[in-house]
Amino acid sequence: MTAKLISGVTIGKEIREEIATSVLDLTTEGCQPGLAVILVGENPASQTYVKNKEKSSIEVGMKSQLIKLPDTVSEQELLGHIEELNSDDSIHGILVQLPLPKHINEDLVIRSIDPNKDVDGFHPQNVGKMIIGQEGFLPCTPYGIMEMLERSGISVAGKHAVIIGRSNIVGKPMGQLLLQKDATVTYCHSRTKDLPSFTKQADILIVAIGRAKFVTADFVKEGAVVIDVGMNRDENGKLCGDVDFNTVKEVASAITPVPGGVGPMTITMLLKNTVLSAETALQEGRCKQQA
Ligand SMILES: Nc1nc2c(c(=O)[nH]1)N[C@@H](CN(C=O)c1ccc(C(=O)N[C@@H](CCC(=O)O)C(=O)O)cc1)CN2
Repeated sequence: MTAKLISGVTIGKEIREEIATSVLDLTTEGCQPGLAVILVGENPASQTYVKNKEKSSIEVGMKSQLIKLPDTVSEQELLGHIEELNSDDSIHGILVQLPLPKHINEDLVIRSIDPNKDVDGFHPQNVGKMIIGQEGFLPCTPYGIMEMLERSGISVAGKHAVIIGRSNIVGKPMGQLLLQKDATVTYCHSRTKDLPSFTKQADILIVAIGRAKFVTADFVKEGAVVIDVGMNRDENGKLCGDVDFNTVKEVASAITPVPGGVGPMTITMLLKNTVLSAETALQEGRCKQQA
């Protein structure tokens, strides 16, 4: 069997076209969506992601603001920038690129973002809403994966979804979103004993562990759907996922590639959240009118 490829580039493009239409409608109504991204330091991967976020937001017609700060910036100064963006009515989404330098308290920074502008969906208020199924911002990577599954015609209800990884931004929320769509969810992590005995039960396997090509064909049940959230460099410096794509594609029924899978969906859902935020701001009269 050779698996069907689930392309985040193709699905993302389709969603971005829908987003561009919404942005145009909002702009016509006097509320152009605005996204502000804060980048601290010179991490090359973060610089690439931020550049892509800026480019993508401009492409769909949004206002884009990038604040670049040195890695020596104080926590106080960073919080000052966030406070300013919180009260700027032309900005509907605020994102602080992670990871942050060690001297800055990441939790404090996330909590200082207005939950109504937290388009990353990391603020505890949005995390709580997600868990009880209330409307709020969903974290972009798991949200993007749910969209990929839905738009690929893969139903989740009644399926056994196994997640490898328990981070706050991918693994944990991924399980919640799958549970809400009636999947049976198993979490695996670095202390899980006999990992393949769990992963081989998965109808849907989500891999987010940060280890290059870790999941090989012998971890995967015939016909499973495999979603690779990893972003690593292989022995030749080439970008690769947590899944050994070439062997696993022979066993799975559908698989996401790296690059071109989950990554582009993360940015797409960020744009989607920014549109949702601007729509709410317009309804609530919190949008700055264009000149
Ligand atoms: N504030 C946030 N920080 C981080 C997040 C996040 O969602 N919010 N997630 C990751 C990084 N990330 C987004 O910020 C991200 C990672 C990868 C991609 C992506 O499109 N990858 C491409 C390959 C890019 C390359 O060539 O290097 C792909 O998979 O095709 C987008 C976003 C951590 N930080």
